[in-house]
Amino acid sequence: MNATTTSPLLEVRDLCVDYDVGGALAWRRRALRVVRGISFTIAPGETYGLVGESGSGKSTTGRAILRLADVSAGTITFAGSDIVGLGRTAPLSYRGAVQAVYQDPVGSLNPRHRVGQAVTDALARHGVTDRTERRRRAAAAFEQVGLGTEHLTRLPSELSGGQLQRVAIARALVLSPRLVVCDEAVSALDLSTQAQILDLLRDRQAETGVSYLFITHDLGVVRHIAHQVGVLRAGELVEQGTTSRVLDAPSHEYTKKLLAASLSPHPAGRESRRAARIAARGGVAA
Ligand SMILES: Nc1ncnc2c1ncn2[C@@H]1O[C@H](COP(=O)(O)OP(=O)(O)OP(=O)(O)O)[C@@H](O)[C@H]1O
Repeated sequence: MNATTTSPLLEVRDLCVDYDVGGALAWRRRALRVVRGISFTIAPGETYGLVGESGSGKSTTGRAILRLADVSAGTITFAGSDIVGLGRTAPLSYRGAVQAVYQDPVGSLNPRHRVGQAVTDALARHGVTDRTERRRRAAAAFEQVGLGTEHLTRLPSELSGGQLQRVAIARALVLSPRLVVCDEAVSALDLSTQAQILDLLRDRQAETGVSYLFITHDLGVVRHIAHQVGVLRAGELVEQGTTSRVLDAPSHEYTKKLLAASLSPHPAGRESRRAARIAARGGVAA
């Protein structure tokens, strides 16, 4: 995918987002700028990975694009149209075209509703009035994310974390979005389930041309899925470019630091090596 030859689907220019902090007392309140003039584009069918450590402003950027956070300065253009001027009451067409998948699918599912209803409700909200049609499209969406239709009538508590994330993806994709903001969408999953979900997202992209803004702190995930990567530090994009360029030949010190941290032994890795040492000693912890 060559972003230079295609008009961008999403164009973010000099975006700034402030939060009001300081509580209820007027004299304590002030604006805290957490996104500081960032610019990037996402082409149709492309995945842009937004990485950075905790608190760097990744989710806030996603929320601004989803029109869930107010934009303090800068522009966001989607398919050639300004969306900042829409305020937080973006029209239904925009809310259908730009979907989100979050880290915790359980939080967005009603524990008392069958999971298929999450998908049929999304279709109903977006104007699909015919019940049979909603059911047909929900079943097709489940199949597209690798869930048999028997799962439609399950409760959230009857599904695994990976299956629940597939439901969340089905709910997002059933509306045929042009962009999906995936905010730490695989972070809560074990490694093999992560790989399956990433493959699923890539397959759906190859088939439909959907774009992803993939927000993650995990550089391994970004390498697997993103065409372009932007590195956020304290609300500023310090480096961006193709995934191979940024990850294999980083130019900014902060990117090098992130890469070094991602290569250092993971605490879980240290734990499993410790368990192996204990097992080798006959199962007695030192
Ligand atoms: N509603 C809010 N009000 C005030 N400050 C906020 C609000 N939401 C986030 N922040 C602050 O904005 C900064 C950026 O937060 P954000 O969640 O965008 O970062 P992030 O990079 O996504 O972090 P993480 O990876 O931990 O989710 C942080 O300092 C955070 O404390």
